[in-house]
Amino acid sequence: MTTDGDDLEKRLVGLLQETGQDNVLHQPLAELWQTHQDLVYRLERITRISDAYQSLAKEREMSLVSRVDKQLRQLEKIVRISDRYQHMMHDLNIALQEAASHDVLTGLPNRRLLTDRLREASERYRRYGRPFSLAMIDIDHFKSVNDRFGHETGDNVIIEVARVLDAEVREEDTCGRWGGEEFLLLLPETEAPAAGLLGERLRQAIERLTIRHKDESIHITASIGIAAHGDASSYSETINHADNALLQAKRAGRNQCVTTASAQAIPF
Ligand SMILES: Nc1nc2c(ncn2[C@@H]2O[C@H](COP(=O)(O)OP(=O)(O)OP(=O)(O)O)[C@@H](O)[C@H]2O)c(=O)[nH]1
Repeated sequence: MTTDGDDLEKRLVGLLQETGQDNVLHQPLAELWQTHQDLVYRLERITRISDAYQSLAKEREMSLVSRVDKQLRQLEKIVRISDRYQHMMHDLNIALQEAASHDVLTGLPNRRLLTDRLREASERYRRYGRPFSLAMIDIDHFKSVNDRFGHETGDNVIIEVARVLDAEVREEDTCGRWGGEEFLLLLPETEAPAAGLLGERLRQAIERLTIRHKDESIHITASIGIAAHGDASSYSETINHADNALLQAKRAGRNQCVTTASAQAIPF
């Protein structure tokens, strides 16, 4: 209510007091005053309701914004977690693939990966006539290494032989652990004579190897069987041929390299 309004109210109250009940103006003035009071009361009520409504709406608007903000933050967090999770899954996948395809002791391709590569190589041979050879390498009298120096030293011997073989072959070749103390080399684009020369080089490298056990030096030798993949043969037949050549090398006294083509021990 304004100051003018206040004055008018005072004057009205004054007039009501001054005019007696018997005055003809008293009754209309009293009704007018009552009507005015009612109006003021209603106006104040409406104002209060409107104020309350406005602050409620503002509060709702505020909480809506903060709720959206909160949800956005949660979403960002979920995206971050999901990114991290995906990276972890990616790394885990690589680790799993590595574990499934590589030998734990030597880190070389295992039998499964070798078999995959063999299948690919024989497919390339069938389609495009690309040659390949296999070399089966077996450490001689390895049981006696284990028996004499212990299994741990036996493991070290396998690791060292793996290192030598892997270092000697080309990038395109696959040098893997076929099982136990036996290794298989897959040599793409290699015919039997070249594979025989490589086999002999590997035999000599293994012969030169020295493995330390306490104060002792361990020397070992290996026998090697080589076979070139031929027409109308499966890769498992070629493996059998390399195995037979290896058997011949063992029978001929070990520490030698035999190729199936000649089935002759290469003299050293
Ligand atoms: N330390 C160790 N020994 C192994 C591993 N895998 C296989 N061996 C052992 O290698 C030995 C192989 O023995 P054999 O098959 O008799 O062959 P070898 O003594 O090498 O005899 P030849 O092959 O005939 O010269 C066995 O005693 C196996 O227990 C391995 O991962 N670590």
